[in-house]
Amino acid sequence: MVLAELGSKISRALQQMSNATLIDEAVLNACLKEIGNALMQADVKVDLVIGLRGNIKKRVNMEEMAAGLNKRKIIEKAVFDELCGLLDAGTEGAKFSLKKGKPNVVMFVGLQGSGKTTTCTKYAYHYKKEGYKPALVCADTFRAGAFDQLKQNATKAGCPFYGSYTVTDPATIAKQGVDRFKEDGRDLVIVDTSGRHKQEAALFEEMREVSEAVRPDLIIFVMDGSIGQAAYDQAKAFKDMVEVGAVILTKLDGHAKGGGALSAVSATKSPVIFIGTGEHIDEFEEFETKRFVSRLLGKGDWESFINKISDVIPEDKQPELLENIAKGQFSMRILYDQFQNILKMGPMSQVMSMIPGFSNAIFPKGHDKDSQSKIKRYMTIMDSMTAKELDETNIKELSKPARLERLARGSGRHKLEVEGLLEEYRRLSKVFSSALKGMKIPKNMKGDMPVNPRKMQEQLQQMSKVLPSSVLKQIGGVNALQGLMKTMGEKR
Ligand SMILES: Nc1nc2c(ncn2[C@@H]2O[C@H](COP(=O)(O)OP(=O)(O)OP(=O)(O)O)[C@@H](O)[C@H]2O)c(=O)[nH]1
Repeated sequence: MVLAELGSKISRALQQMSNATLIDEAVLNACLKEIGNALMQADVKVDLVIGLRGNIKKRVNMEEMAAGLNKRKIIEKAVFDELCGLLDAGTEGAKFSLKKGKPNVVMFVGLQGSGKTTTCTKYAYHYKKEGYKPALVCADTFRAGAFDQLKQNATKAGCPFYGSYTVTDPATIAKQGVDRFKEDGRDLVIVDTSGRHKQEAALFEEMREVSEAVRPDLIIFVMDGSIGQAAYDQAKAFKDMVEVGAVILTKLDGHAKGGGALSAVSATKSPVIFIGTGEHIDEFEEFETKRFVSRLLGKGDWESFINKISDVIPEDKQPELLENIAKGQFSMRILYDQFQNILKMGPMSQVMSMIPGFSNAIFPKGHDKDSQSKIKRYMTIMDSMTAKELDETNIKELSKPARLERLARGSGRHKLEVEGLLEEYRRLSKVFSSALKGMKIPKNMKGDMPVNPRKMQEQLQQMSKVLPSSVLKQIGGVNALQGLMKTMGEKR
């Protein structure tokens, strides 16, 4: 069962429980049984599922629960927390964080084909964007072509690389590479090691030797997220052999089963720090348990939208931004920032499910690459706009034929495409302004957003009018939209 399906099954079980007139022991048991089945179908290890059910039952003691308490909320919260617990299970100590300006050495380990080399590059690229100076070392002398692959990837990420076609000892190459880049003042040296088809003594011995040679600050275990039940044993074998400090799960794209890998995390007692969601260099997401579970349960839409804004806009500017949108001042620049953020976040159809209002026309399901290129083309057109045009909230001037022509020429795109962008802008401007119209944005976004039920009802009606029906359906209808708006209110 793919992750999205797992999420909707759990949500459905919770919904069915909520629909019951009286929530008693039997209703809770039925709900937990369904959740357990869904987790097992997604390949989560059976004893973890049993543990999770037991913990929820311990927390939700029906007999002792005072009448009048909102049982539904308490159960939902327990399920949410336990799912988070499953992913955080046994994580030891504090998460390692890179130290700017110091030579951080990070070594990658994992089985062949797990996506190690691809992930090294994604990791380098991610930190390069954060201002680090990464470099890549290929210590894989086992697979012919490994160095060429790393070279190609490193070039894509714009990072220097080190490797050899002749030296056969991986520990020697690793040490040479790390020393060289340390001398060069690189502050993030990433060592890619070789994999084997299965866990075998030679692989582990080699890993240990490389580790002793370069003395890494962090060892990251890369695991193919779609491998199912075998994940637990694989993770444990690696953890027993080297000091794994963090995990990256790859191939958690839309179609991956994922449950096995997620439960395997408990075997490593190390936090998942990123997940890979595609082959492309920026199909890589920082992993945050609560956010992941929220999204899994379909609660992420509005929250992620607000979080997305947080990603691109400095914290002190956020209330101002929301206030401007609420006043109908949705500028081209805001749209540009949103596009940029979407591109950072990975496959379009996944992101699409998080953001209210983006149309299917721009993100058709199953055409992620096309959608990405379309957004990039739109951004190229926006790059030809003046600063004034980007900050303008009225696009009358931009829509004039002469200006359309000029933008098309300036960006090397067809006039029809410029028109398409303006059309998308108009529609989104309407959606966002309507969603936030009249909403009081607190000066301090971390504070609670006051929720006025009548105001919310009005906003809800406006929203459901402007949202394309397909988007509304995807969110789960008007009721779900109401829930999401509440969550958004509670969240902030
Ligand atoms: N769909 C998808 N494919 C991925 C992801 N990460 C890696 N891949 C693909 O998985 C395949 C194997 O990736 P590599 O990076 O070569 O794997 P490796 O672990 O370095 O393999 P060895 O060097 O042989 O040990 C490649 O085709 C990658 O493009 C991901 O997150 N999603």
